[in-house]
Amino acid sequence: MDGYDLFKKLGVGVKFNVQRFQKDAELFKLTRPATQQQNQNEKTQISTLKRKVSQQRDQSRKKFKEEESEDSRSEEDESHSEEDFASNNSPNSDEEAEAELQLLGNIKSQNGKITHQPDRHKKKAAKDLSLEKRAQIQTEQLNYVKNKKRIHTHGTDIPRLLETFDQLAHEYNVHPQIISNIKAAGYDLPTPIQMQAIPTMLHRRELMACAPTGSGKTAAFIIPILHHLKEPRNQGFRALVLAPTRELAKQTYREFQKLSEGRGFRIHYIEKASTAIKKFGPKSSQKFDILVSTPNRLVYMLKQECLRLHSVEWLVVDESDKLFEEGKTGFRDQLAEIYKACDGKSLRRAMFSATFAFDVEEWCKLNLDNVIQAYVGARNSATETIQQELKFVGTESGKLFAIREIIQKGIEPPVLVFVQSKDRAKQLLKELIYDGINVDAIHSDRTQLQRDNVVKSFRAGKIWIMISTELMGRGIDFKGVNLVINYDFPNSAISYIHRIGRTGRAGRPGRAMTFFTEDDVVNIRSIANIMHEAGCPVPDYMLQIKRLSKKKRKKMSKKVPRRDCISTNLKAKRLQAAINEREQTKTADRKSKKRKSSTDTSSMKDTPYKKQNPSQESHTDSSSDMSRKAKKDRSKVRTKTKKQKKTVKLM
Ligand SMILES: Nc1ncnc2c1ncn2[C@@H]1O[C@H](COP(=O)(O)OP(=O)(O)OP(=O)(O)O)[C@@H](O)[C@H]1O
Repeated sequence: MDGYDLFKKLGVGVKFNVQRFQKDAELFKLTRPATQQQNQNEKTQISTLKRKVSQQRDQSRKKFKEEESEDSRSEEDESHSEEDFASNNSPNSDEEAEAELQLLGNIKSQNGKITHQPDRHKKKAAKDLSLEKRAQIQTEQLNYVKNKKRIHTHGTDIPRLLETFDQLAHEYNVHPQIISNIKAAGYDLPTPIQMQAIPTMLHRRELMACAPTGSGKTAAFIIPILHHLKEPRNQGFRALVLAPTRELAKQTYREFQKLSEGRGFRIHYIEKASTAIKKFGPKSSQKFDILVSTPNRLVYMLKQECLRLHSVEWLVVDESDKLFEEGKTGFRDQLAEIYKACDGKSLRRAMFSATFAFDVEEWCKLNLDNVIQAYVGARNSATETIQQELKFVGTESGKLFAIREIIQKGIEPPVLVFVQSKDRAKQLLKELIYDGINVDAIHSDRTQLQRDNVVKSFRAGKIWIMISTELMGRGIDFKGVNLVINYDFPNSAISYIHRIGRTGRAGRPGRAMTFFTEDDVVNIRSIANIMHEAGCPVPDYMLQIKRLSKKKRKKMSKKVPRRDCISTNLKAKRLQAAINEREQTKTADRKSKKRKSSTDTSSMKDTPYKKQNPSQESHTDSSSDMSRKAKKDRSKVRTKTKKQKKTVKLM
């Protein structure tokens, strides 16, 4: 029995004032265990403290033992070595350790002795400190989640992440019906973009968000909008969502309906401008809340002065990089008109897209109020759940052979096939329809009803293979698409990301195959890079191909390359060759005319009465004098295309 045990036995039944004799209480383990430790940092601090206290205790014990027994040398050595171990391994110096003890508010150092500190101020300071520490720990935890989910943000006062949908009720008082609709949709946990975008918009902050395809961006803006609108009102539209295609607008409209069920909001989608004029005109009852539309229809209605957007509180631009594009393919001018019309005081704006564009970012930084930028993953990258492949097919005719081979080996429908133009969609459909598979095509030449029916049948599994142009390239959510085939090589990396993003949605696995011919090799580098970054195997030579200049890439993204007709029929191929030849001559004509006019103007400037360059004259003559054979070919082509149109319509 050592002195320690003896002391314990002697002390049986004795009342001990723990508060007054704190130090002794600690020595004899009479104090309650350290306050509930909520985090790792506090634990480490307390363990340092304990180590220091145990050093003190060991020292006292040593002294006590020395007095009690002379045979305790070995024990002394042992405790000495323990002390050495403790002091050597302690991360802090003694002063630091004491300072820590002081900070923890229980003990204070006085002349090297540790004594009890009953001061109330010290307790408060300790409490404040622990709150501060807790906040710091929470921030660290959030940063950890952010890093793990690859969420990057820029801006000031960025709201905390939404880690569960239950937080919507506790922290934001979101209506229980909306939360139950979210659960009914099968959304158990927020996706990374929802984690950041939902709280940002719930705090009424303007936002620019970029996240991979199929990552739930639609619900990320719908949920906060539904919360802010609170209940239906007869004030006209209070939320406006813009999408580049009718199909996408309709899909967003359906998602709004799903998530707002039971809340009575009047949600609209402009199907036909003529009917919408009567419905939403200034003389109407204004009993509507949310509008989803394409920019063109909306601008048409604004020009007819039959729609008011003064009450709009939330303006969301989906596929923002597409809508910001200038020229024929984009909607920048239309967007400007719409912004002008949304002139309410409480207007807030949010931009969403899967791909990033510098000019959108610049615009947002300049025009949005204290904007928060939220990005998920690497910029302009493909969804990681998609297994991407490149397939060399040699020439155009090799593509038809390759797709037939894939089908024969067995496909798992639904399969989505992208081609570069509506003519090519028609040609491919004509080829595959006789192969005994359920196939159909969707493109801008088909009526809205036909387009809707094709999409419906594809969703229902009645169509196994859907051939499509870029029309279906963005935003469309076909849940179970197993395979995307890029029959025609996409004309930009952005187009590639969106096209293949029709598969592998909401965390599901998907597969994408891209055909390429010898002519496509020069443009392969950017796509090979995307594949490489996603961890898909790519031959080294593709990554080393010289990078095209930015100007060339931009030009390419707007130009559709000339390709041979999709046909096994030789006649049709010849016709296509004639078309190509005609187009080539036309372009040559146009270029020579341009050159001629520029030479004319420059020569006019220099010598006003100078004669025209004879070589140019002869060139113009020769180009205008086209061979009779070529003319014959052209007329043949025209009649053939008419026939083709008829057959497609019949189908
Ligand atoms: N929290 C969630 N949990 C599970 N699934 C979700 C969640 N949020 C959305 N989804 C589902 O994920 C799919 C993709 O969502 P959505 O269409 O909004 O993607 P997106 O990011 O807009 O894609 P894209 O860039 O192609 O337009 C949808 O089927 C949607 O129902």
